[in-house]
Amino acid sequence: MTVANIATGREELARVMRAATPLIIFAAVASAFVNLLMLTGPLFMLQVYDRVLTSRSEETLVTLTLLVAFLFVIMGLLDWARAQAMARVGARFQSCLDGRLFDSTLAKAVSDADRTSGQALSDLAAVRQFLCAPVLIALFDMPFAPLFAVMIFLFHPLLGMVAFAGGGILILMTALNQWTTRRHGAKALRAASEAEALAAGFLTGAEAILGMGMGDAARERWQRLRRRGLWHFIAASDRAAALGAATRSFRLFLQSAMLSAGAWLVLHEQLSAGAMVAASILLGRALAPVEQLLAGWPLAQQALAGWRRLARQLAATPRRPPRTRPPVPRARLGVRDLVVIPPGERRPALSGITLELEPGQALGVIGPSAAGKSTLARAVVGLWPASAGRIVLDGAGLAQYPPDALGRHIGYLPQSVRLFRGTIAENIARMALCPDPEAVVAAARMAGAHEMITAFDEGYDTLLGDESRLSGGQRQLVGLARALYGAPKLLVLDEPDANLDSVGSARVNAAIRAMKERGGAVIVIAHRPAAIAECELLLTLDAGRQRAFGPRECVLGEQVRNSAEPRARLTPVARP
Ligand SMILES: Nc1ncnc2c1ncn2[C@@H]1O[C@H](COP(=O)(O)OP(=O)(O)OP(=O)(O)O)[C@@H](O)[C@H]1O
Repeated sequence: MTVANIATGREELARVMRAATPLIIFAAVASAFVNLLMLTGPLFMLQVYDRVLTSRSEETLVTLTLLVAFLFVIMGLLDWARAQAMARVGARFQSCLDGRLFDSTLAKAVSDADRTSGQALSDLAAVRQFLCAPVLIALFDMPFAPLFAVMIFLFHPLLGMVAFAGGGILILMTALNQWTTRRHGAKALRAASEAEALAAGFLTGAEAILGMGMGDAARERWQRLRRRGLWHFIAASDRAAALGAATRSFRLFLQSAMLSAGAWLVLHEQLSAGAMVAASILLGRALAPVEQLLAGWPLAQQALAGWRRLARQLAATPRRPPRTRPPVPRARLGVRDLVVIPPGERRPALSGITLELEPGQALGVIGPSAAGKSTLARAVVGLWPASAGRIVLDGAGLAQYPPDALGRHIGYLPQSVRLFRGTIAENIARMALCPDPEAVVAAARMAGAHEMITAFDEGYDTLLGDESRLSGGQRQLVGLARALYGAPKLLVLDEPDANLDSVGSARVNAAIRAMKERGGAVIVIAHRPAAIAECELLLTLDAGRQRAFGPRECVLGEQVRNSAEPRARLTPVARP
């Protein structure tokens, strides 16, 4: 991805942050007042030591105490208000990006070779957490640290020099801490997320792992990553702890040093006792944000890395501009000179594909493994874009349809069916919030799944929290019903009978017949001859290229002739 592209992601994030500008300004202004009110303590100290104790005026003491109590209440309220404002900045940031990132993550999951897009949702949480964290508030307080140092300077230049020199050393130590822990911190995070991804994969395939005695190997691989992560974590945390301890000790020493310098000046009658104590308190206030920054630095680092990854992901999945929806299409599919390159690959998995499908027709796609059959299915349903050539549905290119609208016109049964947490009815209704019960039952009947579903105690309301409740064949039928839900115009079935017996296969064929009768078009990817029984058209693929396309009998006849004459060239059959 180019820098310019990433910049569009950064700009999108910045735009979301800009929407929270009034809240951030409020927090900054509140911080200014909080920091000014922080002077209350030192000034009170100054007054008590230098005025009350010398004048012995109880009246002044009471007045000062009441005033101080009032100012501290105001300070507390402002401190609370700025924390509330920043919590809302974080919450708003997350809620503005939640939906966009969910869409982007889904889009990336089918188009991304490394499949790490799930990271984006935790990155969003990390940035939100940082926006509400004390470390960010410390950043607001930071600009006031020099102001406090200048005030100390006004008490006496020697104290000012102690404050500036000490503060400078502390900032250097903080930077050193950041620098020495960054590399290990990043490696620990990377190992942790790799281990998480590996474990997620293993959990999905738990049956294969336990069934084939792969448990030890799987655990060892996962533990290796975890150990690597722990090693880097310990290395980073040892360094951070050493520098953190040194910084804390130095900060405490600095306050004592300030008192010593102050006491020396008092002994030489160059400073009052009140100023001595006030300077020490002011120093504490000036250094507090530095220490808070130090403590919250890992969170800041995580948020910064998350921000970069979010920008990259948003840039890689730009928002599609709103489109004028083409009308509901007829089931006319045209594919011309199609070339498809799978995500992350350089070589096409499919090239030179040209076919046409009319309403009421079914096309069978056959060919050996890795011929590109599933790739064609993914391209036709709009999951993988055409690298060259065109796919048109009723004359309009697929890109003209907003993705959800296109999805409603297409029913897709992928090679491996995944059902989601919810009832069977919700799954058939494609997880719609308000499923249409009649359409659910109609789709289930068409898929031949109705009797199977009603045989469950809870029928359509059977919860599929755990997919293992359904057999492979049952899952396939529910998947087929989901594909048929909402009367799509085009049905794409990728090996629909892979897990079905002959009765199940007959049900699939009946569904294909019904689709054709109502004027829909069907593409069936098949390995078994029974699956193409309802297909009048046949496309044969081999090593990503179209070998033949035409009426089924012609293509099959041609295949038989070619296998009888192995040297003969395969010639495309004329289009019907
Ligand atoms: N997600 C992917 N990323 C990269 N390459 C892929 C991906 N999916 C498939 N391919 C490649 O595309 C080519 C065609 O694969 P495809 O799944 O379309 O074959 P197929 O004909 O459906 O095979 P099968 O009958 O075994 O399911 C293969 O070389 C495969 O390696």
